[in-house]
Amino acid sequence: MIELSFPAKFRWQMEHQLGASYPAFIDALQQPLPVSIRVNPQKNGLPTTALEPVLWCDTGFYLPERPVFTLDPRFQAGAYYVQEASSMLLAEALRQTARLERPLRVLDLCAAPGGKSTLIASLLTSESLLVCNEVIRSRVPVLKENLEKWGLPNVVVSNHDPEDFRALHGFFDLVLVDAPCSGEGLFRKDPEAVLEWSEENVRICAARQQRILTAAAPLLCDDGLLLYSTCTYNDDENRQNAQWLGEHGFEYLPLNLPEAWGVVDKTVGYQCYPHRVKGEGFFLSVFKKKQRSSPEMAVPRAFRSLKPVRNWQIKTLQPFLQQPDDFSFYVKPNGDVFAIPEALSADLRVVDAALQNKGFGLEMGTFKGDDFIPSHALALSTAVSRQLPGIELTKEDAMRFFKKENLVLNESVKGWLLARYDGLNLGWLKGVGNRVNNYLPKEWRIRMDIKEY
Ligand SMILES: C[S@@+](CC[C@H](N)C(=O)[O-])C[C@H]1O[C@@H](n2cnc3c(N)ncnc32)[C@H](O)[C@@H]1O
Repeated sequence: MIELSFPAKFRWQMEHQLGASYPAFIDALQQPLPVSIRVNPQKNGLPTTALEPVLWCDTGFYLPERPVFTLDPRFQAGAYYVQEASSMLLAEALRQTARLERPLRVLDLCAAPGGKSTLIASLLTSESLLVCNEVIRSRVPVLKENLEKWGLPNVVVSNHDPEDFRALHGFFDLVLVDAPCSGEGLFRKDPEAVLEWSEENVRICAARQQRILTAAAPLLCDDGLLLYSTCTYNDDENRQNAQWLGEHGFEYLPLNLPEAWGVVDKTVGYQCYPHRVKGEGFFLSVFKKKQRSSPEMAVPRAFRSLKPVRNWQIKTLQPFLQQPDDFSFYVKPNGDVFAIPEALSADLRVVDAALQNKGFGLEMGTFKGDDFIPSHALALSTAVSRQLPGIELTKEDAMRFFKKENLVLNESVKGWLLARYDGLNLGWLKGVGNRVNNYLPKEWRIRMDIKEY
């Protein structure tokens, strides 16, 4: 009986919180986990008409069962992200409060592995800037990989403690604190979360969240929005910290959510419970900054360690992009070439000066003598030219591509080719006679045996 495997204090807390609906909550935790995905609107659409929609996110859908996502080339190409449905409530909260049609500066302060970052990225205009930060270094590569798959060039990935953002006080229109928490809402999905739960850990999480919110608050401009979310039901974390924001210069913004969605209004935020919402536990509240104190931000004239590329190199790079005039090209001291969106150049120079550990712009590739080696990120980017030569692979060959095997083609090809599946770019091949070399980065190689499929 799953109920008995929960800590007694947790059971007591939930009984107290839910009253008569506690048995329904426990029963829901014993049901199979719902599987949901969010499709990437900037990439080729998946056939979704037969799928059950997630009502609060127009790109979210439930799947009837859980496939082996790793073995789906469309997943590898960033056509969708596997995300638990309750947390997609963020889409509706942003739609109601954030005036997304304007260019915005957005910070996702606790971003790895990137579920909410990819959701936000797809809702912003192309002139908006999204900074995705993760403090734990070992979690940055997965964040970077997920954002590269998602393919949008207006994203910065950084690796900093929230307090390191001091030089960006007043800079952001919107900050999301999707805080590290006691994870009660993930007990069905992640049994480890049950083992880690203790009253002491709840206290540590609540205090940590307050420290993160304290660092996040000054980063907002006048009237900026602070979104605070967790995947727990715990009032010591959610309620206490939301109330604290209300007492420290923030106005709570209620949302208008249809009764039929089952989301519970907790007066300082909104809670999803698995017996009411088809998804896991998720808490979200939206606040608007009341103080008026935005400092003027000086814009540096140049990027710290990027130099413009040479003119002949620009001519080589431009044909790789669909709209090359929207970008300027720079090279790092290590030789990596980046395309920086013109519309974001000033904001990126500010971020570049303020943060030490970050990467931004679209990674184009490197020059080896006169030859240009395009990067994997460029193949997956929504900005890559649609006129480049490519080859549509069968599913078997697409999986061989992701196993990093060399493919044999019927015809002889020369030069760079985009490997495609279902019209989606998977990565680069280089034709040498009737063999093609596979340029998938080795760290992206699938280790799973494809015969299992
Ligand atoms: C709930 S997870 C974020 C999930 C992510 N937003 C998503 O949707 O995929 C919380 C994140 O906060 C990070 N974190 C842990 N301690 C932190 C701290 N003191 N300050 C900021 N972030 C922290 C964790 O490493 C973790 O990646």
